[in-house]
Amino acid sequence: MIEAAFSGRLGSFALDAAFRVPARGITALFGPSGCGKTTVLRGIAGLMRLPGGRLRVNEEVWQDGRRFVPPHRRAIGYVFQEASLFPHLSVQSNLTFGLRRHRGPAQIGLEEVVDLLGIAPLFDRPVPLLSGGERQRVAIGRALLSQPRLLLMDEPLSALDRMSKDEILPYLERLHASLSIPVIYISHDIAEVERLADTLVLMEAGRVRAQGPLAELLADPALPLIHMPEPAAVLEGAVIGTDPDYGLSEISVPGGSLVVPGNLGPLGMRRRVRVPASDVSLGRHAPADTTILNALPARIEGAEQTSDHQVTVRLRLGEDGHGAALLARVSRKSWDRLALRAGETVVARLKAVSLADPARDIAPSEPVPPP
Ligand SMILES: Nc1ncnc2c1ncn2[C@@H]1O[C@H](COP(=O)(O)OP(=O)(O)OP(=O)(O)O)[C@@H](O)[C@H]1O
Repeated sequence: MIEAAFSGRLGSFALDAAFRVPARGITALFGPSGCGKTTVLRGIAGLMRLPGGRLRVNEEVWQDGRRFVPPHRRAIGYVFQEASLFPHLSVQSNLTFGLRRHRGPAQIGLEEVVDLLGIAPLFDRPVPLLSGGERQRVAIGRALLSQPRLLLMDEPLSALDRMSKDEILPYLERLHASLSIPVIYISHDIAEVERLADTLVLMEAGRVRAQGPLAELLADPALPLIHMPEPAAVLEGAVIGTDPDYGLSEISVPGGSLVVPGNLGPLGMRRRVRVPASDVSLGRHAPADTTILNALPARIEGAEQTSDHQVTVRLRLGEDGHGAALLARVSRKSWDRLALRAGETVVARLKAVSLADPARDIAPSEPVPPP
């Protein structure tokens, strides 16, 4: 577990933020500009000593009423918005700089980092000639090679243009899938959070408004996420079948299974899919004749009117309504016409289901196990 609590004043800004998250996977600190995300991260790194601070990472107490472990004694890797590489050193020396500072057995080696982040082609490139995305990959590699027990990333993609972001996101997804180092990741881009995060800490004006599994918070009617212009549900499950003929795979998620484009094997592999609320329509019965591949029974949990003419319906997959959370954004007119109510079972028709983790796609040349 990572348990953090920081409170104090910075000029006119009052911080009083506490959260407890699993020490595995990616935890996103998400919230509007100025809500205190970077301040919390600096507190975790020990770069800022807030008097009322407490921090425990697994069994290690890094700060409490009596103790304050200085930043250089905390096994933390820090990746900033702009990669601060040494311009006079080669890419390789920048990478091994992290490794040299570590004493004791290494849990991750140069070869693995280079492989995970696709850095080999950059080895001989002078640092000033690297693109923004390439620099950031090297900076992440350097942070990993310092053998951190916790990786802190402060909007690592925000200084990059759309194309560089799209180039680097798959590498982050690979790290997520392959490494066991917990990551605390600041972002105010919900699309990034939906792709990467397992746990969400939602901040607002110096406080933690909510914390918990990403999929649950995305569909929580008390939180602002459901009212965003394009809300979506994120569902996770294991591949249970592939159909190479049609180029489809089946993923078992809590309360049902989804047919998703692509050969996503091997069987048992965990995958994440994103279902935008606007791509889900509702009916009382399963459609007889349709091109839609996914029509799943789901129980209505509730509905919020999100604009004059639109309703966002919260659903749980499965006849018993105990499955994964799903959102449907429907017109108020069709909502009224069907006269649906909370507690009723409907058929949710999913027009689009896309992988939220395309980086883990299996290359076409790899054998796909039989369905
Ligand atoms: N050392 C400081 N002295 C005074 N005020 C500070 C100090 N550091 C941060 N602040 C203020 O604290 C508030 C939170 O800043 P912080 O950088 O943590 O927000 P953030 O959520 O990371 O914002 P952004 O998403 O824009 O990076 C801001 O109002 C900022 O001006």
